[in-house]
Amino acid sequence: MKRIAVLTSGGDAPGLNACIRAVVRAGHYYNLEVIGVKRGFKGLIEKEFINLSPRDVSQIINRGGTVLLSAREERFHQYQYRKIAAQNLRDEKIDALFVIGGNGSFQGAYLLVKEFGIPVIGIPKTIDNDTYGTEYTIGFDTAVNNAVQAIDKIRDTSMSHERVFVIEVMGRKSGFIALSAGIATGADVTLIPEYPFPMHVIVDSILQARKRGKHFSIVIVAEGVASGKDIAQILSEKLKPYDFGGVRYSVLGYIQRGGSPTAYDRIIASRFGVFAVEQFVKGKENIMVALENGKVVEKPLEVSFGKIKKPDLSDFELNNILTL
Ligand SMILES: Nc1ncnc2c1ncn2[C@@H]1O[C@H](COP(=O)(O)OP(=O)(O)OP(=O)(O)O)[C@@H](O)[C@H]1O
Ligand SMILES: O=P(O)(O)OC[C@H]1O[C@](O)(CO)[C@@H](O)[C@@H]1O
Ligand SMILES: [Mg+2]
Repeated sequence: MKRIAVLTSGGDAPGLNACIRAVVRAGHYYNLEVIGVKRGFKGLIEKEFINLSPRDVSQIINRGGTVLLSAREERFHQYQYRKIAAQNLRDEKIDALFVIGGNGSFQGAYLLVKEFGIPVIGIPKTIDNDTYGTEYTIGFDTAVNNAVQAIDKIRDTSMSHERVFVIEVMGRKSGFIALSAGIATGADVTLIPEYPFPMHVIVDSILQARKRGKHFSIVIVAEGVASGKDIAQILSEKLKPYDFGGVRYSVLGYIQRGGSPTAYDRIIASRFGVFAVEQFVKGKENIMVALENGKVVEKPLEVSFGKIKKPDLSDFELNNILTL
């Protein structure tokens, strides 16, 4: 009987549990033994392996977070620790490692392939949706919905006090969450790292909106651009000469990453997990699962490295049309 191991690595993302469940159940369906590794690469180094039966993953499809726990493990950047991890996998007689991770985790996993010949299958997750080579990463839809719910609430108070609100959303180096949340909430300005524009344009947009009779403004900023606090401070200065209700800011932070996954995230996570196992059964290895033109496909793991996935420019321009 072949043995596969599964871990979750990097920031948690809603839908990880649905994906773990899919890998475990598909594994058993195809007569594989499934081992869970706790705490991502940390657990690989420290030998935190557990057996996972189909019943062990019941009641988790609807839960945020990850029952396997996750970690950012600095030691994995060092060859000596990756060597220990590879040896632990060999000792456990693991035939392939399933890494549910973001772009960083895939790079770490690829080193296990290159340096020690450990077969790896990557399943993309990250609320940031910034993994190159796939249209979608598990967790993004829930994160956007979480942001939208929060921004809708801020809109109420922003409108009542005729204020400018700067709302900082997650996205370490990317603007996917900001852009989607911006479109879904009708933000006046959305600042993302991929398509920067100068401060005077933001000030101008706010002033133009007031001239058109809109007396409150929502500015969404991806954390990868600047902090909401800094942007609010600058705007506060620049808008001083005008009789506005003031500028406030809110950092949405980790609430975006938590909570029950949306139906979309559960479905994609289930599809990705089953597809990944089926690829292994077919003899594929060192691949990542990806969504392309709405279909689940496989690609070489290294496709995701060194390239930046950018949101569609047309989505960015959409808001310029809609805020008229
Ligand atoms: N270049 C690398 N070499 C070795 N290991 C790496 C490398 N990059 C990342 N890792 C490992 O993967 C872990 C997770 O990476 P990272 O923090 O970038 O998150 P991620 O997988 O991109 O997910 P997310 O962006 O959703 O948080 C790191 O803590 C580290 O253990
Ligand atoms: O959990 P940590 O280490 O604070 O990392 C936060 C980062 O993780 C993410 O949530 C996912 O990559 C980013 O949006 C954010 O910048
Ligand atoms: Mg990442």
